[in-house]
Amino acid sequence: MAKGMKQMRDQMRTVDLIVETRDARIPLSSINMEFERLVGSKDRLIVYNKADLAPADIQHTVQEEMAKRSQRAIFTDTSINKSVSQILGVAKDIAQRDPVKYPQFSIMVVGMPNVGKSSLINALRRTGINRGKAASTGAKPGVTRAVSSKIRVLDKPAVYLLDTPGVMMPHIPDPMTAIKVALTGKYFCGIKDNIADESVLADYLLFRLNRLVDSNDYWQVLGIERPTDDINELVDMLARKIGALRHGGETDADKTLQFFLRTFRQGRFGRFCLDDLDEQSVEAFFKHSLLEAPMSKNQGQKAKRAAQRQRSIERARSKNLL
Ligand SMILES: Nc1nc2c(ncn2[C@@H]2O[C@H](COP(=O)(O)OP(=O)(O)OP(=O)(O)O)[C@@H](O)[C@H]2O)c(=O)[nH]1
Repeated sequence: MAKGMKQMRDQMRTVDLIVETRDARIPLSSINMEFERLVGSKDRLIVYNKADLAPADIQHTVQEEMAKRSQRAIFTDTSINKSVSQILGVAKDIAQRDPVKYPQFSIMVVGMPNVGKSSLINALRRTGINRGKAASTGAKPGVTRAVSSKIRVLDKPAVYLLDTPGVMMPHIPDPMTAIKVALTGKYFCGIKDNIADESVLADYLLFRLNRLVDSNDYWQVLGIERPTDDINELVDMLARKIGALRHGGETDADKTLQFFLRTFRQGRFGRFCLDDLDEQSVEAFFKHSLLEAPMSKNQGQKAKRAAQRQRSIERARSKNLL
């Protein structure tokens, strides 16, 4: 993980705008505190992708919360290029502000696995090229690419996109985040197997589904007889429904759980947000995260001086006591 982050930091130095891709279904749990440290004061745009799978009414709340922290967030759905042009707009604005500093402006997409980085790169390419000015890649070597791994996506100002995304492993400070990250992705990287166990994921998902006032029709989507808050009962009913049975009629729990999780990941239970976004929960999240975040250089020096002072006081006290 440290090696990956170091590689990404080196690459990030060479670009002007970081497009950090997160998952709209877990707007808080997809924040990577390690990356927060790494990104420093670099220009960054937060892109909540897979917006089509999350409730539309979370967007305003999330954008406001990010704005409070001086961060700009947009919501995209790369399958229909939704809001992708806004990313290019942000790049264009920054590049135009200082043409001397940015004779060639470059963008890098980063994010955790399966969040839609490659889809976003392709969507940016499509959007940029469709604007008509950008040359198609490969057609004019040396014109379409600033260096071998950069694709030109805007002409005036010249904006380039790194064609390979930076990959970061999810930041998993606690088991609940592990469950949410695993529920939204097909990879369980960096997450302990027992936490990412499908029965644990499914149990939590069922709990969330039953908590939603409007979404108790998950059982209708699955075609089972009734809602239930017992995962074993759900497995029994669903296994019969989908024919996930072993020889002798025993239910195939693994296959059934996988089906249940896949149905959720495909968005068939409706739009879903796994993070609680009421004011109190958001505040608690950031308070907890800040405790984890490292100190800035300034804060670090202050803390060092405070520690030295404390040591001197203690030394003086101990001498008096002698
Ligand atoms: N519903 C929905 N699915 C999306 C969206 N963007 C990407 N996907 C899907 O998410 C999956 C992962 O997309 P990728 O673009 O491969 O994600 P990635 O971050 O590059 O993945 P890695 O290569 O694993 O790091 C694919 O099945 C995409 O079709 C989106 O906006 N909405």
